[in-house]
Amino acid sequence: MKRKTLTQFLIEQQRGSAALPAEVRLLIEIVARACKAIGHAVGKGALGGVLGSLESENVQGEVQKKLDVLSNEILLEANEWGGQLAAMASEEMETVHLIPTHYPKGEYLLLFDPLDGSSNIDVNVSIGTIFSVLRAPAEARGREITEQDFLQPGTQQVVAGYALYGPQTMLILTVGTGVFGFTLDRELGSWVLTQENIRIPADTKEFAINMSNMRHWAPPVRRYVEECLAGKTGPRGKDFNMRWIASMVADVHRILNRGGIFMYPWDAREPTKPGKLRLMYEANPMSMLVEQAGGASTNGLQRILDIEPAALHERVSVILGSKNEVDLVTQYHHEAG
Ligand SMILES: O=P(O)(O)OC[C@H]1O[C@](O)(COP(=O)(O)O)[C@@H](O)[C@@H]1O
Ligand SMILES: [Mg+2]
Ligand SMILES: [Mg+2]
Repeated sequence: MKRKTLTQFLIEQQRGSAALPAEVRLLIEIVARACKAIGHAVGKGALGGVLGSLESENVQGEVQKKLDVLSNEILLEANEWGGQLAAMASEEMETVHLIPTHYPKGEYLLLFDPLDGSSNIDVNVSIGTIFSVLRAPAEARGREITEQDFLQPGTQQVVAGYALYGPQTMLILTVGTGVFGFTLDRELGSWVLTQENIRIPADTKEFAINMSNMRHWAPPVRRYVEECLAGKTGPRGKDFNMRWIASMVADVHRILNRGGIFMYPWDAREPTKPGKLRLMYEANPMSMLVEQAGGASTNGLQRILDIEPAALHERVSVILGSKNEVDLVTQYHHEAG
C-alpha cells in the first residue's frame, strides 16, 4: 500500500475543496515538527533528564514539570520565525507571546497546551500536546495583538489537533473536513496517514470521569453516573465500563477510536471555578475534533464551541464524546434547571 505523509495530505487539502491556505499548511507542518521534538524528549525520559518538577508555578498556580516548560519552549521556538503567526498563547504562559519584531508576521494565532496529562509524565503513561489555530481579527492586522484578539468562540477555529506520546506517537488533526490520524514513523521521522475520517459511534457503554470527586458533583452528573453504575438492571438496561487515564489527550483518543463519554464537570471543591479544564487550550480544540468526528461536546447546558470566552485562561466544565450519551447528560442538566 502506498503511504501518504502529512505533507501530501495537507497539499491535497490545499488543492481540494477545503482550499486550505498555504500558510495554514506550513503552520501545521511546523507544529507537527515541534511535536516530533517533544515526543523525542518524552521518549528519552530519565536518560534525557526531562522527568520531575521545577520550583516554578504556572499562571494557574500549578507546579510546573520540567517537560511542561521544555515543551512550551519547543513550540515557541519552532513557530516564531515561520511567518504565519501574529501571536501565540499557552496554558503555561501568563499572557500572549508576540512574534519578535525581527521575524515576519502572519495573520494566525496559535494556542496550545504544550504538555497535557502532566501528572502522568513521571510514571510513563501517555501524555500529549493539544493545539488550536484561530485567525487574528481583521481589525487587529497591522497593530500589536492583545489577549482580546484571542477571545473568539471555538467555532472560529481553523485547525484543531493533538499529538499523543504513547506506545505510538500520533498526530490527530482536523482542518474542518473530518478527523485524520497520523502515526510517526520513528525510523524515517515522517508522519504517515493511518486513519481517515475517524467517526465516534453515537452510543457507548464506556464512561470516563474522575470518580474520586463523586461526592462533589452536581446532581445531573451524579444521576448520569449512578445510572451507568446500576448496569443491566438499572434504568439504562446495560452494563457500563469505566476508564480514567488522567491525560485528556489519551481519554479523548480512546473515545475517537471506540466511542465513550468523557466528563470533567464543575464540582464543589472550588465552586467559583466552572471546571478544571481550560476552554482555549483543551476544551475548544478537543470539541472541534469530537464534533468533526460526529460526536458532541457541551458544558452541560451549552455547546462548548459556542461559548464566548471572557479570559484567555478561562476554565470550563467538559462533557464530550458519543453523541447520544452527551445529549443525555445535557438533558439532565436542563431538567435540573
Ligand atoms: O488529576 P485529575 O483531577 O483527574 O485531572 C486529570 C485531567 O487534568 C489534566 O491533566 C489537565 O491537563 P494538564 O496536565 O495540561 O494540566 C487533563 O489532561 C486530565 O483530564
Ligand atoms: Mg491539559
Ligand atoms: Mg498542560
